[in-house]
Amino acid sequence: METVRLTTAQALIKFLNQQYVQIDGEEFPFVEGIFNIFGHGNVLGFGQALEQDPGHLKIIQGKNEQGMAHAAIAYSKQMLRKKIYAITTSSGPGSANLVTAAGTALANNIPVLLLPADTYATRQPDPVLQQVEQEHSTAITTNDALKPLSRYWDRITRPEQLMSSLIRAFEVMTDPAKAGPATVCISQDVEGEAFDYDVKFFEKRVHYIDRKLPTERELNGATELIKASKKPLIVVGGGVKYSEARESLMEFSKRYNIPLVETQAGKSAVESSFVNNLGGLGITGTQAANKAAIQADLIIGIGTRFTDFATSSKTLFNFETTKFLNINVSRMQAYKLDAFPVVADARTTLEALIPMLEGYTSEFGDLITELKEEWLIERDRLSKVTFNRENFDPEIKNHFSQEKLNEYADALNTELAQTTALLAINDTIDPDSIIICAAGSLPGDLQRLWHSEVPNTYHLEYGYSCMGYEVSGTLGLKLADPTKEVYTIVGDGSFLMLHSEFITAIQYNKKINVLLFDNSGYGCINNLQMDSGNGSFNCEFRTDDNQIMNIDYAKVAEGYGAKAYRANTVEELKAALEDAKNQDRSTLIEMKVLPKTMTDGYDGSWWNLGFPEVSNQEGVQKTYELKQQKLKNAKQY
Ligand SMILES: Cc1ncc(C[n+]2csc(CCOP(=O)(O)OP(=O)(O)O)c2C)c(N)n1
Ligand SMILES: O=C1C[C@@H](O)[C@H](O)[C@@H](O)C1=O
Ligand SMILES: [Mg+2]
Repeated sequence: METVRLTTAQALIKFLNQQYVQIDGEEFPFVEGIFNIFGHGNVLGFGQALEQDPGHLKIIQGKNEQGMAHAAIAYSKQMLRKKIYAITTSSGPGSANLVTAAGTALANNIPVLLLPADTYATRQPDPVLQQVEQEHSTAITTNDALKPLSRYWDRITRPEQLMSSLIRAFEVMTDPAKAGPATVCISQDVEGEAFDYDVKFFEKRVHYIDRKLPTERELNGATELIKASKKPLIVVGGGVKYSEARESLMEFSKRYNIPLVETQAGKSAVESSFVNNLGGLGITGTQAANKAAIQADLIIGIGTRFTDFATSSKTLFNFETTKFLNINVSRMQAYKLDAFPVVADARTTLEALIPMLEGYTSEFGDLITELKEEWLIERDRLSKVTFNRENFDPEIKNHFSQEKLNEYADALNTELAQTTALLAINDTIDPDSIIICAAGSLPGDLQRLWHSEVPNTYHLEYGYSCMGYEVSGTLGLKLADPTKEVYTIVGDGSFLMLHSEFITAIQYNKKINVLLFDNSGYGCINNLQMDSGNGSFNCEFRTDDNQIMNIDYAKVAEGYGAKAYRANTVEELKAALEDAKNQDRSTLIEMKVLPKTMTDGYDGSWWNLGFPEVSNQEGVQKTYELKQQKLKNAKQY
């Protein structure tokens, strides 16, 4: 057997360079690069291996392990899971910082390779700096915290274990039904230990991402269900994007007059202006989509996980009569809601179904166009919301008095409404720009209001809805599509939570644009608590003496080296957006927006939450009673 003597870290880097994927006949390297923050746990093993021979891997120095992993996740999601970045971290706190990011990748089914350093395999120097000790087991390390959040997890304590471990990791990451984070922890002493590796291990390896075909039985069952339905409705999930099923979906929808509605992950699979696209569904859905859902007698879920946000906590549909047909590569997802499951690739299934439905047409008739037109009027209204100091009626009603809204207008020196600002942005930035968001009130506004006219330009992480993904993820977008303008749409709370990779973007001259909506508080949570009958408790950003905080984020961005703007009117905002397009460096536009000016829920929007059963507040009791009412018609599982 021909062998080559390498350290474990050198072998790993050599292997990463040889992994390819083949999709629809096209072949390319799977691992684009590696993010790193070096500490004593990885600088010697990984650091040496990367310095000696990185191969084609791009090497990016991150600023926060969670942040750089979020950048890698956004990269992979934007690349439709066809390419990844790996992440190397030190042990202890460096790897603990990956926990949140692993959860984000897992919830969203995004492949990413996490390579945290681990404790010494020999245990000779134990306990080392940053090693935690448990009395009942010496085998537990910080990295065990990543187990429940990884789709594949392994610990390497001997150099030769690397071979079988990496093959498993890549098999998992390149399987459309299982794709998610693979975590391979490597003992820090083992990173530098040598082994005579079989050269075959380093030969070019192609992972074939094949399209799983539906069976005849599945196609016949699906055809029967659709033909028996008067008002079928398509729920477009993220799987539609990953399957690149846009054209077949539009053909299917148009030919049989079946409306489609979008989940956060599915939005921009098909452009918003498509005649049958009724927009976002569920808790943060449009009036049009939710009205269609209430009437539908068959829900065709394509590549969707049917989260609570899509189904309004399983209250949106008429579960007594409505049937479900799920097309999904994952059996687990296809089984949901007692659906007829078609466990197959979305595009292939739609292509097969189109000819089988010849002669069919839904009974939606002109209703689709009518619903769409009605919604566009509402959207237009929301683009023109203007504040006044006497009798302003915000979207989120009966929370803050006029006096309190005036206090915000004075403290933040603004009269700008969130929906007005958001739609001005939608009108001004180039349609092929990519936007990203994850948490707060903005995901709801975006799902309802944002018009995406170029496919795959709307990037929402709403599986984990992890604050801090927004700015970090924007760097991932720029790495995925360097020719496009990329914009993060982020609340002040999320910006404060984590924006370390803003500096990485500036450092590597990857231009990103941060659009910061500052309402001085955790706005959506404040809405939630007040909607549920509570007071405004600890969600506004106020000082000890009750003053609304006014933070100069533009100055912070300037300090980092970004071009910064302050825009508190639509005119200032549009001017800043135009100027930002002409900049070579990263930008931040700070907008002070009034609280309570985000969108509210429409028909069919209800969220099952932990409303208290006992309370001395009348409003709280009412929301609990409403929950009992709602659950009477909800599907129980
Ligand atoms: C890491 C993380 N921690 C906590 C939450 C819960 N959470 C969701 S939205 C939110 C507040 C967001 O505030 P901001 O970004 O200012 O947006 P706004 O709602 O004000 O528009 C919080 C705390 C979360 N989603 N992610
Ligand atoms: O708790 C939450 C409430 C949602 O409105 C928000 O978008 C999300 O980020 C969240 O975590
Ligand atoms: Mg806020």
